[in-house]
Amino acid sequence: MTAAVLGVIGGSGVYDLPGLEDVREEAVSSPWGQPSDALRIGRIGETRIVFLARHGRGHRLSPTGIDYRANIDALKRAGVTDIVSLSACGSFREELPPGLFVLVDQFVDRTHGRASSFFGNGCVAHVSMAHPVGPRLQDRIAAAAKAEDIAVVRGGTYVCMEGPQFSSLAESRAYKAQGFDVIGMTNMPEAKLAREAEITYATIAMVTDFDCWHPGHDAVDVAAVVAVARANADKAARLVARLARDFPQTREPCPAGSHRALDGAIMTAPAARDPALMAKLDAVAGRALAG
Ligand SMILES: CSC[C@H]1O[C@H](OP(=O)(O)O)[C@H](O)[C@@H]1O
Ligand SMILES: Nc1ncnc2[nH]cnc12
Repeated sequence: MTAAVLGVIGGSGVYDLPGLEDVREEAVSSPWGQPSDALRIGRIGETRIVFLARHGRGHRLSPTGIDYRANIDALKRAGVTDIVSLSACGSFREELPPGLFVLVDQFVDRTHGRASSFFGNGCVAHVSMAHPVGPRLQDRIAAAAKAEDIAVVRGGTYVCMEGPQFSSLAESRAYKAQGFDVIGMTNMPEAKLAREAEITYATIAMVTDFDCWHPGHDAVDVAAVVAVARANADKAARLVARLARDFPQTREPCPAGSHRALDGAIMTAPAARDPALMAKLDAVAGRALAG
């Protein structure tokens, strides 16, 4: 049985996790690069928590400049089994106004040029991304929200744009017409890499704005995002604290298969594998490669 460790990735406006106890900081080094910040390792109740500020403290890193592979690898090395991503986002729906939390279950990747896989020449793998969010983890987040009387909407599609500029009006209208629900700049390739690392992933998409499509609202700007993110911070911390207090001590199997995502996914024959890449995969693919 694997001990459950809850990872929390804090996005814009979330650079710390109030309520985290017995905290120690660890600057985990990764063969993939530089994680966004030192990990803050502690507990809430009996649950072990590892917090990482996605953009680093002081918001040093742009969505493009974040080393997502280093972040996921560092969390894996710290024993994280489940990740909750706290992410600011714009909304394409009237009924998803600023202040609301959306538990998205799908992602569309419109990023380009970001390193989006741990695998490649020398060790090829294809994991399923059909269901990128762990349904049981999402159930637990929804239950925690209910217990804390925090309104959430379950289900939705998060389109991840490259940024850092916000969308043009034409882009915003096109995303809305395509049926996407919310937009951000960070959850891809983060969710893909979590899946490759066999970490269960779920996002709490915190709506901060109506992007720029809404005739009754100003186009999004940083001041608007920060104001709503600040107002949301306490709610987000309460939600995570409740989730943590009610979290199981051992890892639950994920109905989407994230706990064994690499089973059958690695194509490259053992004799054809690149030893240098295999060494870098020691943490994220350790279970599958040992088996
Ligand atoms: C500050 S507005 C744009 C910025 O906010 C979101 O960040 P995160 O997902 O880390 O909360 C969005 O994706 C952009 O990176
Ligand atoms: N409208 C928006 N577009 C992209 N990323 C965002 N993060 C918060 N609001 C956003």
